[in-house]
Order: sequence, then structure tokens, then C-alpha cells
Amino acid sequence: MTSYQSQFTDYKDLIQEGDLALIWISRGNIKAVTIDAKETFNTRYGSFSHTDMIGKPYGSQIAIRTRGTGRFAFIHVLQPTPELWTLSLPHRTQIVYTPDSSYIMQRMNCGPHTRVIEAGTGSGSFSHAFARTVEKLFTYEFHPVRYEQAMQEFKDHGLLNENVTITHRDVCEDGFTIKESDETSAIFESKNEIDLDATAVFLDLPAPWDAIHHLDKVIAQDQQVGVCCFSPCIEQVDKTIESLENNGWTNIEMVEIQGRQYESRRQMVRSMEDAMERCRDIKRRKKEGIEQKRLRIEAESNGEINASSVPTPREPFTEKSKFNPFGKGTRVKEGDPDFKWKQVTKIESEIKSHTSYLTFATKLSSRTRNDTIVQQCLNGTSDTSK
Ligand SMILES: C[S@@+](CC[C@H](N)C(=O)[O-])C[C@H]1O[C@@H](n2cnc3c(N)ncnc32)[C@H](O)[C@@H]1O
Repeated sequence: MTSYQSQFTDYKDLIQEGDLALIWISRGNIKAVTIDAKETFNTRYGSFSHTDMIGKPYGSQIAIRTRGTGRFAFIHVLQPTPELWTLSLPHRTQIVYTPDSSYIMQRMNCGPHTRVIEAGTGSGSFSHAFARTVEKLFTYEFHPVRYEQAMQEFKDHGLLNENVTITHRDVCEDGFTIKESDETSAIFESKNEIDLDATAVFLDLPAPWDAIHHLDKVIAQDQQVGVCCFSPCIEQVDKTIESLENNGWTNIEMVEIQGRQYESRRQMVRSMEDAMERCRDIKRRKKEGIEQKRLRIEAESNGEINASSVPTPREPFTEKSKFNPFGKGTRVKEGDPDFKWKQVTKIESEIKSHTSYLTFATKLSSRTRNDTIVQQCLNGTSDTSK
């Protein structure tokens, strides 16, 4: 397999041989491909040769004539980003989606100096987002196949060379310390144990409460550390909070992200006269119905059961072309200038985005005052990079 410069962290302009590209076919259909001049990308509309992509800028539209109809079909070739990867990755587990991951990173103040612990790795969706933003990501997975697959994927995406370390571990049983004897991608230099010094922790595990007590050994002692536990059930939240409290975590808060689509629409303004016309119309139709029924019964009893002998109802009084805003008639196109409209907001009635509850907390282990640092801060000479 090709080893990539990490395109997730470094952007490039042109599509090249060996690149990982994300091919946008439609909104819900994005496919990852490795650009190879000998290959074609097949869709049900036809085949797109990789040679037509090589040398073009990322974001280009590639068009072909479709089989049979001769009409155009097209795809877009996109640069991989963590957001697009989340939409196209091979699912090995449930994953964290961008509305949650972006909020979590923002809440935990993730930036270029953050050192993150993540367990479990799962399908690596959140790992890619962390990897782009933070200084270092230590991710843990106890399922052997998922561990291997994630490790290969991180390697292929150039993330292991950058800032990601993956370790095969049951974190609830064995905690987070990484030693030379462990099954890990970590590179050991002078010491046989990695200094994790984590400043943010993300736990997407069935039982995060069993892992929380292991954190003290691996989190930064002199800085405020943030934790987020991602759990689908409120009972899990309850147990997590208990464990966080017992282990000295503070500022505990639970959040649920509910994504909603707000649409700007126009609604027809209806007058009292419209309402009255509607009532008259109902009355008219009812009367016509009763009359028709009477005629049918009469025709039946006279033995004239032939349908053609029953008169067709007369056209409703309301002209269809003029549309009765409250009743039947021709559908009016939203915004039709013959009617009055007001601007309204419509939201989806169902919320589809509940994936999990997010339980946040913080911990500052060492509360001792370092006078040198305080003095440096007061003098404006402190190293603000930390
Ligand atoms: C829901 S998935 C994580 C998905 C991931 N956050 C993503 O965005 O792709 C949970 C993962 O945690 C792993 N896991 C569960 N318990 C674990 C433990 N005690 N230690 C390490 N990994 C664990 C599971 O094997 C699974 O792959």
C-alpha cells in the first residue's frame, strides 16, 4: 500500500499519482480512492479514468458521456479532510460525526499545544479530526482487528509519522501508560516509557467510569485538563459522573447536541374572506354530494343503474385556476405573486442527530503556586506557547 504525505494536515493544489482523493458522487456518496494512472473509477453512470484527474486542481469536476444516453455525468475530486473522511470512511464501529467532534474539541480548548488521549479508536473518525488540530494524539483500541486496521489506516494517511500513536490496550483494565514492551506504534527514544502529559481526554467506551481512575498517572499535573465522555444512555452518564466526582474532577456538565435544519420559507397569508369562502365551498360540495346520492338511489330504484344516467356533478363554484387557499384546487407555487406571502422559518419536526450525551469535566491536579511562572506572567516574559 502506498504511504501518503499526510494530506489530512497538509494541503496541496494538484491531484497526483499516489494521492488519496475523495470522490464526491453525490451528497451521501463519497468514495476514497488512491490515484493510479492505470486505474478507472467505476460508477453506474460510467467509468472515469484516473489519468483524466491527474494534474487537475483538487475540487475539479470530471465529466464523461454516460453509457447509452450520451448525456454528461460528472464527479468532483476532493482533497481529504477529516470532515469528508468521516462521511466516507469504512465503518468498523459507530463513529463520532462532525457536529459532535467539532463541539467537543472547542469545549476542551483543543489547539496546536493540546496532547490528547482517546479511547477507543473505533473507526478512527474522531482520530482524524484530532490529528489535524492537536500536538499529539494517543489513541487506544482493545479489539485486535480494529487496532490493526486503524494502525494501517493511520500509516497510509501519513498520521503515524506526524502526531498519532496507537496502542493495543484495554484501558479499563490496564490504564493508559505506554511502555516499550507494549503493542504500540510509539517510538521510544531515551526512555522506555512515553510521557503522555495529556491535556485533553476523550472516552468513547461502553464503560468510561472504569477507565477514569487510571487517568491521574497520565494527565498533565500543572495545567487544567479537560475530559469528555461520549455515552448514548443516561444511565452511563450517571455512572460516569459518579466516577468523575470520586476521582476529583470538577466543573461536570452534560450536553446533548441536537442538529436541526432551519429552512427559510414563505407562507401564504390568508384573510377572513378566504376562510368564509372556504366554508361556503364546503357547504356547496356537501349539498352537491347529497343531491348526487339522491339521484343515484332514484336511478337504481327505477332500474336505470347505468352510470351515464347519473348526472356528473357540476363544476365547483371555486374556479380551479384561482385556487381556494383553504381547500381543493390547483396547487399554488410558493411565492406566486398573485397571492400574499410572509417569510417564516421551518424546522424539521424530528431530531435525528442524537448520538450520545457528552459529559465534560476538568481537573487541575497540582494547585501549588509556582512563583517563578507567576512573576514571569506579571512581567510579560512567560512562554505563552504552553
Ligand atoms: C464507538 S467505538 C469508537 C468510535 C470512534 N470514536 C470513532 O469516531 O470512530 C468504541 C471503540 O472502543 C473500543 N473499546 C471498547 N472498550 C474498550 C476498552 N476497555 N479499551 C480500549 N478500547 C475499547 C471498541 O472496540 C470500539 O472499537
